[in-house]
Amino acid sequence: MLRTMAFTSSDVRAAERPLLDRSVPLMRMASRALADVCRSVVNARGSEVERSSIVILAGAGNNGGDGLYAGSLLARSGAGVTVLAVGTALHDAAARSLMRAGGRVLVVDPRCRIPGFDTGFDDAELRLRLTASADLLLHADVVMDAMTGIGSKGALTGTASVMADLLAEILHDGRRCADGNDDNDGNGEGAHDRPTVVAVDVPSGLGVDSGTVPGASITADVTVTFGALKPCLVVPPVCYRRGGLVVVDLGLDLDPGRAVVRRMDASCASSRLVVPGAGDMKYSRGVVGLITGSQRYPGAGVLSVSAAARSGCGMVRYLGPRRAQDLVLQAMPEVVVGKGHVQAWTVGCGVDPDDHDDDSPASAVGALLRHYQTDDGGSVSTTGVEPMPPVSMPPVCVDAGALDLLPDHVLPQVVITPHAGELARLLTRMGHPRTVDAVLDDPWGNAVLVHRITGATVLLKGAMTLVVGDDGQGDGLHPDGAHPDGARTMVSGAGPAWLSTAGSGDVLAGLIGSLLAQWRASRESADDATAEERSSAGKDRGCPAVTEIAAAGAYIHGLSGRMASGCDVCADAEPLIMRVAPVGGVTRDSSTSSDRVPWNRARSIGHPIVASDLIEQLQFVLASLLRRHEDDDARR
Ligand SMILES: NC(=O)C1=CN([C@@H]2O[C@H](COP(=O)(O)OP(=O)(O)OC[C@H]3O[C@@H](n4cnc5c(N)ncnc54)[C@H](OP(=O)(O)O)[C@@H]3O)[C@@H](O)[C@H]2O)[C@@H](O)CC1
Ligand SMILES: Nc1ncnc2c1ncn2[C@@H]1O[C@H](COP(=O)(O)OP(=O)(O)O)[C@@H](O)[C@H]1O
Ligand SMILES: [K+]
Repeated sequence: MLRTMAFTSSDVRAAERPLLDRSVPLMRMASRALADVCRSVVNARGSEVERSSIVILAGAGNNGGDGLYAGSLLARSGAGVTVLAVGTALHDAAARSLMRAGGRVLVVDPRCRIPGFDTGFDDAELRLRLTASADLLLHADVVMDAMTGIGSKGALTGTASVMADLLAEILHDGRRCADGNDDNDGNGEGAHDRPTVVAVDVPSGLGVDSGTVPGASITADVTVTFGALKPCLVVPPVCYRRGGLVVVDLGLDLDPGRAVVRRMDASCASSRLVVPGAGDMKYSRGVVGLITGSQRYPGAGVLSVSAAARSGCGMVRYLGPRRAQDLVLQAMPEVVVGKGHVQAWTVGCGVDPDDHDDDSPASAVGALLRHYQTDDGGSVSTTGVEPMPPVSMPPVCVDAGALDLLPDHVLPQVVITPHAGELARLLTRMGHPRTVDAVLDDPWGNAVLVHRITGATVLLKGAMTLVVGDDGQGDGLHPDGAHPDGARTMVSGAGPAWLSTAGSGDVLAGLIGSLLAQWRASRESADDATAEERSSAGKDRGCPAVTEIAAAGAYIHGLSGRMASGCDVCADAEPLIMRVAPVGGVTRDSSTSSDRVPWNRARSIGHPIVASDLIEQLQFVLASLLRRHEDDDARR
């Protein structure tokens, strides 16, 4: 749970309460883990704690308290520790502990009231102190950001905001430019010509529960979060600013049903794969139908079909235009061209929505999607098409050109796969005008909005891909209450930036269609699936499996990108779990090797790829996930 589930600030606070009532020293425990990470960061920089310089940006709340207690432990280990007090006070007991250990305090906020320190200084003095702060930040090994945590309200204000901007400038320019000297370590890397930023609980200045960036904020190299993941650490755009993740297990008793966001991981993705048995045949393994490609973009047909065929289904049926058919058959002679029964669809890749000819792919897609149209209450609309019970409709992955043909309200087994530009266009068409930048500023909020107004399962592509779908159990609310009747949000950030290459989305759409067909076929043929179970799998509300399968598709796609490019830099690496007892030492999860710890900067940047390379890798990625399946089965 600590690795995959994110909880709102209020749920984390509520879970802390009983422990605090029992006098469990949560802040001391948190700060021990934090100090341990800082020591490792210093060592990873090739330095020693005794010779290191640690600067702590400390606010007036408990987040500042965590930083101060950690600073106190580091000062006792011999580090030079300076606290820049950026708020109206400092956590009293923690500040005294720090000073007893030999740490120094520089008050930077003129409003700050700390016994024994100058306050209320004038602008000239403030400028001097800011210059001194800049110098300290510039030459620090580690900057600990302890300005605001889960008590953060809106955009950073006052000195905290000034400090965030100052640090951003220093990180951007590096020590070399700021000093005019070349501090490069001579090995050609220059990796340590700037401090390593360790965020305490969450990077300051960010929307903790929304994942948005309202103003000046901190960008961290490592975030050490306490008790549980918070939404901002896993949803974009904030997740791009938190660096490597460490989750400190404080023993909080959190209800998994209240997780607002879940990270897709290997274990969950592998559990969504279907393994054929002796009684299976091609039809029972899942047949996916594709209406993709066009006279103008036949390649999208080839890519989507090849990806579908390589993703484990029993058969692929192709219904694209003539020119694309020939190319598809050349690339994949296994494909069957023409109509027939399918258990899932992929439509839209390379389809021109404005091609209104009767036999055009757009016309076929439009006619198909009308079968999924519902009224707002979830009943299938019968206007102009033959009525079909919702449960009998196979899932459909709606990509690219087909997004323009999406009815206003559809069944939840409709998975739409827009990128930010397509989502903005869709929202604008539906009467909620958005620019692409507005979507990129709040991808989660906008994905939830599209899910709410269309009823579709929404997969919003990006470095961190978001999937918002109906949960059917009322868990997993977006914290702004935009979807009070229950939505599930999953994220997957397994792929490197090399993945953003033309045709990559076509591969994803084909892959998702294939996974959906296999799931649907397995539900149809499962001996133990009662009629009731079967109907609940496709009920007008409640398709948690569809959400998970779409997210598993994004995860598999991401891993294929990683394998094809040889790059392991991606938006979402596995967090490191640290366990800390009320008394005693800090332990790290034994499964994490030292080259995978989040503060290790050695990463392989890999090389460019084309979308076809992803298809070649699919079988190897699926093989590794299926091995995991086998291992999990053996454990059960
Ligand atoms: N509970 C526990 O047992 C445990 C809690 N733990 C830790 O406590 C943290 C929560 O502490 P918290 O509740 O004191 O809030 P916190 O994040 O320090 O923020 C409040 C301060 O920030 C300031 N501030 C706010 N917004 C601002 C803005 N926009 N711009 C500028 N300033 C702003 C605000 O100023 P004020 O509004 O009062 O002027 C106030 O000074 C949590 O994240 C974790 O680290 C761990 O030790 C584990 C055990
Ligand atoms: N910076 C990035 N890092 C990792 N993956 C990315 C990044 N940007 C985009 N992607 C992924 O690349 C794919 C691009 O899809 P899409 O834009 O639909 O391409 P196309 O339309 O050319 O097929 C998506 O799966 C998306 O999640
Ligand atoms: K912080």
